[in-house]
Amino acid sequence: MRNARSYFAPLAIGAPQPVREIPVTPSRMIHFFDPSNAKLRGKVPDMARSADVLLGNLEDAIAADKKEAARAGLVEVGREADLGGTPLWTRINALESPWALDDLVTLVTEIGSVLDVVMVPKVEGVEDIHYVDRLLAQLEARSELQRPILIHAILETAQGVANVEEIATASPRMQGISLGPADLAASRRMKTTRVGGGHPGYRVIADPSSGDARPSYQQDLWHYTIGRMVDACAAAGIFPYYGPFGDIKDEVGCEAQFRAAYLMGCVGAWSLHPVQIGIAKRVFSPEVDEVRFAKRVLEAIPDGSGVHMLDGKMQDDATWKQAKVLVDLATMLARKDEELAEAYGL
Ligand SMILES: CC(C)(COP(=O)(O)OP(=O)(O)OC[C@H]1O[C@@H](n2cnc3c(N)ncnc32)[C@H](O)[C@@H]1OP(=O)(O)O)[C@@H](O)C(=O)NCCC(=O)NCCSC(=O)C[C@H](O)C(=O)O
Ligand SMILES: [Mg+2]
Repeated sequence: MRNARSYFAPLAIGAPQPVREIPVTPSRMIHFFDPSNAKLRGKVPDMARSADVLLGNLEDAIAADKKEAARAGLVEVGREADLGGTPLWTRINALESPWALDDLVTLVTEIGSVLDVVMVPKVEGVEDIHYVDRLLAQLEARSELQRPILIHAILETAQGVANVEEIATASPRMQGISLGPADLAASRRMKTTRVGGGHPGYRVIADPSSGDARPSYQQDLWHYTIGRMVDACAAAGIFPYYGPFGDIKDEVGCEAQFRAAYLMGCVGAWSLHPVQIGIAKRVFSPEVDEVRFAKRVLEAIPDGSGVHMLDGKMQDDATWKQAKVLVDLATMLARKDEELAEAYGL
């Protein structure tokens, strides 16, 4: 573990200086595509126009015999595609796999200057981040990169959840953490075959009372993990994301799961299919009425102190901070999206 004095020192001679602040840019959806698929590679400029972040996936969902083609396809995208400023991320193969080392070596040396973030799957503890951290520094030095590539960890093993706070602060490269509900369910021996979302069997039931049916309500299987992940990320100054929602046809279920994560503090989710880009955009952009109310709170309490009434609701230093979270997010999104800027009045 690095001590406080050396935390921001480059890990290889000639590597770029680590960043002090993680860039705050729109990342309402991290859009996954298969770079081995030539047709999808051709759609990259369109995808980049509609998504906040584009991610070339090399890990699960890419068959073993397509791994090398996916890596080469991503190199082609990085070299040739017009991304119009949309950040390019990748999800490398798991560190225990035969492909992870070549993923990192090839991508950093071939397209490191256009690669913003490396998503690392199945992170179990700080040792996984430290390994990638040092290797990235060596490769950045070799490639004479001018800015460091950031790391995003996926929380998808029980051990990873147990170590989430340490993972979040393992390196100044840490950009954020995503929930990986499918692998996590398997690791925990949860009894579900779904990729994220709820389950009709996970519910609370009202006490019996004579003659009445007992109402029961479905609960969120991911509440605990998202809560821990959000706290670990917020405490470390990095960003939490809900991961994938695998039932592509269930747009209502996807929207509900994304919204629960948004309300708990997540800044975005993964989109696996074009239809989920629109859902994430809707959910992870604050509601117009909320933003307009939050602006009124900031205007009503210019110095952020004291107690005030607004539409019958008490406002004080704490609600001022809540309002600031919403207005800051809306302002950042409005810079990218003219329609939102107009709707928010920003
Ligand atoms: C899920 C899919 C396999 C569905 O694909 P498909 O059956 O082709 O869907 P459609 O027929 O509805 O497609 C309509 C058109 O949209 C294009 N398309 C589909 N997906 C994408 C995409 N991701 N980006 C861009 N364009 C896309 C199709 O090509 C069709 O186009 P056209 O033919 O011109 O009309 C597929 O969506 C898919 O593979 N998605 C990505 C899956 C993925 O990345 N999975 C891994 C992440 S989740 C995970 O790993 C679990 C996690 O780690 C955990 O542990 O929880
Ligand atoms: Mg997974």
